[in-house]
Amino acid sequence: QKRKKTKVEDVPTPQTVKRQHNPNLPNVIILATGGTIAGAGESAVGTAYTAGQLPIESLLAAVPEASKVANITGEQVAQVGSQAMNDTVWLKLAKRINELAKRSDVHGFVITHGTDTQEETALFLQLTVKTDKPVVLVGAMRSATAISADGPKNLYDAIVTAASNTSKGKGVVVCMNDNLYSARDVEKMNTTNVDAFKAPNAGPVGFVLDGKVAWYNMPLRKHTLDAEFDITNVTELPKVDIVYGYSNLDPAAFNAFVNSGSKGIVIAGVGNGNLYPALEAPIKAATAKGIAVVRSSRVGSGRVTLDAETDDKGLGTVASDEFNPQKARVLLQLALLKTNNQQAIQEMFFRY
Ligand SMILES: NC(=O)CC[C@H](N)C(=O)O
Repeated sequence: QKRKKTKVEDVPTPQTVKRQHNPNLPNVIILATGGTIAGAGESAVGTAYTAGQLPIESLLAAVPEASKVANITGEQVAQVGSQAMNDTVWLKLAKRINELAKRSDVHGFVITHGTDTQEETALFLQLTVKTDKPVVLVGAMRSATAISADGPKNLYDAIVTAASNTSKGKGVVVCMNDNLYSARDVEKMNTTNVDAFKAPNAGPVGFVLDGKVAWYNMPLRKHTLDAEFDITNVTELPKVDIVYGYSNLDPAAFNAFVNSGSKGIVIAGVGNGNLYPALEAPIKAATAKGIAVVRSSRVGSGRVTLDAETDDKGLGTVASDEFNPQKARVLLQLALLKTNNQQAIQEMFFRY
């Protein structure tokens, strides 16, 4: 089997998969989107494979133990490598969770997802799902056809987490390699290793061992039911782009985004979100026109602080706090549904 290109456009109509029902077990819904967890390759020992090939039923077939933990219903929401994830699928996922969460017989959700952009989808759901029911994202670093595939164990752990009574009110979490991470803090930090996910500023919030979940740490920032974003009637998200910082930076990329109609721009700045001087005048001009500019950092951990080395007041910029550039982009897209006011957006970056 040769590697095929994943397509964004086709988000298929949900196919429902039902398994036998045990009235003594909680009902968990799996919403599948693709990724390595559903990946298949020619070789069991290589890293070449196509993400998002296997349907949800094949994933579940590899974890028969899951049927002792929960009644599982599956829906295929998308079938893509998560490099092809987009706003349409995010909105579709969040709306579907909000709809299903109203049902009293639904206990929790598992979202199977590629790992490349798992952190962005997790944060989007953390800020837009209106439920205290568990929402657990899960992926894999080795394809389903690889030796020591990690998907089945990760999926089992995610189902255990979504089925547990202790998981209520914890916000959206990512379950990878025995650990649970808050959607706010989790980042993919290794391109190929099974131990790819970390929350560099906060650490994991819990772990799953021997089919049991243990929680020991929670972010105090607002999420899910306490978040102010309502996507019920939203059909598209504001265009927000990212500009990478480096020495000798050419502001052409920033200016191109301004000219292409971006409503917001996140700078993956150097160090504490600092800017190459050639960016300052274009940023000032952009914020004066009402384009929101957020300073994040390319560093990968730590905070970007307000008015430290960079004059946020003078430039009209917002400091991203702990959000890395790709996550700052998600929050800014949601913030721009409500306001483009610098102060109001800054407060959101400190609230979530
Ligand atoms: N480990 C993975 O899931 C990577 C596969 C693919 N690029 C994706 O993100 O879906």
